[in-house]
Amino acid sequence: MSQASDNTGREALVQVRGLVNRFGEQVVHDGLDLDLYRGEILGVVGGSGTGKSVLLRSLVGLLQPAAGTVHFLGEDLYALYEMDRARLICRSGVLFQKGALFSSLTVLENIGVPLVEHAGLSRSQAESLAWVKLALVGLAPEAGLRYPAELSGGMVKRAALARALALDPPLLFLDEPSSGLDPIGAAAFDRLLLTLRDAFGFSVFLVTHDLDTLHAVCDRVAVLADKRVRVTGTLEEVAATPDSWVQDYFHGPRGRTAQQATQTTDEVS
Ligand SMILES: Nc1ncnc2c1ncn2[C@@H]1O[C@H](COP(=O)(O)OP(=O)(O)OP(=O)(O)O)[C@@H](O)[C@H]1O
Repeated sequence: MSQASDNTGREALVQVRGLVNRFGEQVVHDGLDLDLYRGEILGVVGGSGTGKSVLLRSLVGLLQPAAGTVHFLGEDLYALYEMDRARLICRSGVLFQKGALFSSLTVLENIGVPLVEHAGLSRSQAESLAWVKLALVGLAPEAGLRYPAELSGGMVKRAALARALALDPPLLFLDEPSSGLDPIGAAAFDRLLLTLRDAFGFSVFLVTHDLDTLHAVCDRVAVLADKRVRVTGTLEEVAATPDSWVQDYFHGPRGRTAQQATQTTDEVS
């Protein structure tokens, strides 16, 4: 099935309509609409508890919504049989907040898991390919032989990114990839993400609190509030929205610092 296009001709690889998510009495999303277009990096922001991670879980088949639809690469995700859904989701890579690497496996073995389980490669084929992915995310060969507990926070994120990219997915879902990293490590991760997106052209759904990341890598921003996506657009369009949360977020002291940092980088480059 083909993907949906909007009236500007952009192709939505993920299209969410009327999404409702609830836990018992608590309604987290109520009629949420969102598109993720081919090749873009979409930054998803919102106050704590507005449902950014829950949304990500709904998009990658881990949380069946109470109502609404998620079209994923042209397929109605939750109308599929579980096995077909799992097969479709394999065409995306997910990086969870803490990396979610298997602690008993080395980095190389971790990267090889999707290659063995979903692409049917032998262990030695998976290992050969895992070396390539390791280099792609800027990790030294010796890091491949280490266990997750022996890595720094930045290395864990890179290893998890390598695993998420193992099957060359057209879609990548990242939940706060720079959380827990120092500003230099976070900026390096941002640059890596941008370089890889430019090289491979995948689309990214990026949950973040990090204003520097928004300025550095995102083509569009979606703001979650009141159980929906309240506003989407380029950073400039969203920042100009006369909404009190948006104004505080983008034009408060941290927002101004991030903006100045981007302007300085642009002037230098
Ligand atoms: N499995 C669950 N069971 C019950 N409630 C849940 C579950 N998962 C999430 N929630 C609730 O859903 C709401 C949204 O959570 P979510 O983690 O998506 O927020 P968030 O926007 O990602 O927050 P933060 O920015 O702090 O990470 C919260 O109130 C949370 O307690």
